[in-house]
Amino acid sequence: MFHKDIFPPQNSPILESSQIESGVKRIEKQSKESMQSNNLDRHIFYANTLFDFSNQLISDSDFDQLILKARKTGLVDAIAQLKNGGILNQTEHRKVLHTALRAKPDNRFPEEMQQHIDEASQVRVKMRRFVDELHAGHIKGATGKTIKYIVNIGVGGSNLGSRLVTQALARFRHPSIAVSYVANIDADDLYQVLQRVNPEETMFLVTSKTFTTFETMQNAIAARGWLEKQLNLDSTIILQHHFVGITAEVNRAVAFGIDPERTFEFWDWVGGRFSLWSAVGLPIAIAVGMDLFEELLAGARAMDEHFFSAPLESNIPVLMGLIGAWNIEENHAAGLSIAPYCHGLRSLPAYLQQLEMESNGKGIDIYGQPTKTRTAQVVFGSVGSNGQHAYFQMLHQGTRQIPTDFIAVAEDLNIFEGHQDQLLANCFAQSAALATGRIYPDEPHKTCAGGQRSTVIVLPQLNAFSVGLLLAAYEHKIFVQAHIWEINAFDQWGVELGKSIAHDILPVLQGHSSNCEVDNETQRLIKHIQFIRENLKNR
Ligand SMILES: O=P(O)(O)OC[C@H]1O[C@](O)(CO)[C@@H](O)[C@@H]1O
Repeated sequence: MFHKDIFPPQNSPILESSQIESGVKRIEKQSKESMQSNNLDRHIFYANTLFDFSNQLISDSDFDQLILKARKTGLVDAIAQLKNGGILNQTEHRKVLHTALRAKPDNRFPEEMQQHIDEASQVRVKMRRFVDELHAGHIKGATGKTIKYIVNIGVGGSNLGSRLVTQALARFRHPSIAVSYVANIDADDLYQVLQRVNPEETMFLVTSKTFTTFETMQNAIAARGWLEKQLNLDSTIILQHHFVGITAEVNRAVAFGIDPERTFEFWDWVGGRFSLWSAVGLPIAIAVGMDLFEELLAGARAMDEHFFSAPLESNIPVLMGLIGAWNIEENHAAGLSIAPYCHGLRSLPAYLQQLEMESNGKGIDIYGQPTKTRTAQVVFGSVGSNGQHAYFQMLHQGTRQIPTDFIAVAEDLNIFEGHQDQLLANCFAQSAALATGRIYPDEPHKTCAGGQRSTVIVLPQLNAFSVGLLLAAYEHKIFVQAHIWEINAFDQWGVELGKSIAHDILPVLQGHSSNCEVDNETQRLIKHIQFIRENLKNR
């Protein structure tokens, strides 16, 4: 249990008097820090997007140290390796090439990389044809009716990115196609979506890199069964007319019964949580058109170009990564709050949760040793200003350092007057209040210590380009942090253990097996379910 030994918890629930004193000191220190660091202008303006790190309250000397340290770790070479598609996923012996998905085919890359760029662009040609046909009303269901409803079935990276972008670009939506998402194995998710669609006019996109993920396969089978029943047709016809596969395992999709012409491929060199730029983005393209999907890629590409070429000191993802790691290592950040002050970006916290925590939630380094420092933190958050009325109190007066990323949009998107200015005023006010705080000498309960760090990102508009740029910045931030922590950001072995235990438990719950080899606590939970079900049956 090296984590426990190396990282003792900072705050005990029961406060001793010495701890209360240290709490007072902490508030004093935080206030002093926030005063001293006030007016530290540290911002980068790139592609009309502002990344303002001033409220990270980082002194010049700390900043210089971070850059020096990053240079010493060979970050510049690591970035070049990412650019050229090195085998950075060591445990799975895979190249990491999500940037190839948005690189221009005419860019000059090493030959192997160029091949992948070409493969990706060919799939985009197929996507465009499909999207255009769908928009023109030429794609029909088994009964001859035009497809109008698209339901993406997929989970994790096969859901979060495309769902987020579809929401963000909602105002550019094609008028006659509705795109919905189903992820959860809880059938309620699928059921609620099915309430809103007409079976004859519905097409399911089964999005799964592996085409084995149990949530997705179970939902796909349920959707197929629902259509069979609703349309009174057999599964072969249903699958041919109403199903599309998006996967790195085309053979599995075809074996499931999906028409090979209706399968869209991506590859093992695309990590699930980095895949929205591939065919996984098909629901986005269907929702807003292929031209805007290409714009999304252009935004990400602009960030790639910046990341690959800007000096470390003024490199946006590098600073996001280094400052974030500094907060974790030196400032004992207990979490990272994501606060998009923009309804269209309401799913950004969930998306970044997977991106950061599944990538860098690791305690073993690439040499098989325990990491030398803490790694990823808890990522959470909610759309602003809602979050102000939920968890922000703790940021202002709690006992933990929890930095926040504020994301705002300059353009007034609101159809009702006055809303956008309120939104921006609140966003900027929160960042300022967290940084500077306010001391009430006679009313300590009102005192906000300040010294809570934040970054403010301002997009010029909520459009495909700026969303692409933003998400790529976070992807590269993750890469920077993984590099300095010496961890593999591109595998997720931890997720496997729970899956395999669930696999053992399932037959017992289904009544196909009388027991399974699990610990006593879990046995008790299984028995509890059996007991309750038995009782309900006998009522
Ligand atoms: O696309 P797939 O293979 O269905 O996987 C879905 C998700 O499951 C995970 O493998 C593990 O949760 C994610 O990395 C991935 O995005």
